[in-house]
Amino acid sequence: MSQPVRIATRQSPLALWQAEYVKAALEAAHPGLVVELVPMVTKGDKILDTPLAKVGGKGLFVKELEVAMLEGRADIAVHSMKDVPVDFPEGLGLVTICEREDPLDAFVSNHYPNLEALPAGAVVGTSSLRRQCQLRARRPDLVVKDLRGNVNTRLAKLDDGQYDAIILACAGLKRLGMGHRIKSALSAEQSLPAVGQGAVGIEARLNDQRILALLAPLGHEATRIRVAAERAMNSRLEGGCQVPIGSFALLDGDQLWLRGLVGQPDGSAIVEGEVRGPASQAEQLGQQLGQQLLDAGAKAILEAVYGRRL
Ligand SMILES: NCc1[nH]cc(CCC(=O)O)c1CC(=O)O
Repeated sequence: MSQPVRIATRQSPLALWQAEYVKAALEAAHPGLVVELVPMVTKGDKILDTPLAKVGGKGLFVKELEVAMLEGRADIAVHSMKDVPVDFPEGLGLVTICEREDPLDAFVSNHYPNLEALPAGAVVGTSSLRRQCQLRARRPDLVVKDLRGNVNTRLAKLDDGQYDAIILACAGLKRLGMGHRIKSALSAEQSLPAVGQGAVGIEARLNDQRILALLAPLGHEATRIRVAAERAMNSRLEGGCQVPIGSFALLDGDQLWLRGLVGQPDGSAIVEGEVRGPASQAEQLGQQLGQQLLDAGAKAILEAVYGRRL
């Protein structure tokens, strides 16, 4: 009997869905393999009422999972690629990227069909600086209000009447069986998605040959390339979650089209750019777009937020 594969996972409905998805894919690829979930609570799960940008960012949701892998209490962790920090602890890395779900943002409302239909003064909920920035820039007449919690909590706050509409990721809603709540998808022009949005990635110990071999069939090459370009752009910008950053790659055959955006949280400035080139150069294209954005004004925005020179 081979040893079970243990998946460290947070316990939010979305995290559990993703862990179950990887469990099912592993079991389908390797009949007879036993896969177990190891549910955990992270610091990020305990701090629910403060905007993430203020409490130290996305790393709060992964640290405990990584410690479990390093200590051998778990073998892999499954992440939403948009929540995965750029750097990994020594010995761990992102080894598999699964096929991307819908990468766009979703307009969710009980009264309005789309963003255009919202009247002046309508209250829109989102805590993502990226979504806030683009909303404020394109619709300065709207009132943007913070909205945190897991997907179900956010929907409940909308249903309570606290907001006229909220913005969520299409992917999360579809995965949780709530695709019917999406009134319309925001186009990439309206709301450029976050780096890696809609993609699930698997982190593992880099020297664990057995696990790497088991994971290999779960990888999706086109998604890997797109996310590599988006993450390279982000890494050139030293992007964290205190700055509105969007990055979205599309593949047309072997041609990659990467769009990027950096803005002021209040939407008072947005720097946008794009590059095209061969998919085999995904990371160079991402770095190139990052540099292009820096030169076009992102540098000043980022330096002001980070409080240091880039
Ligand atoms: N930041 C929270 C988060 N992380 C991943 C998703 C789901 C979409 C995805 O997998 O990219 C969501 C919810 C949301 O943004 O609405």
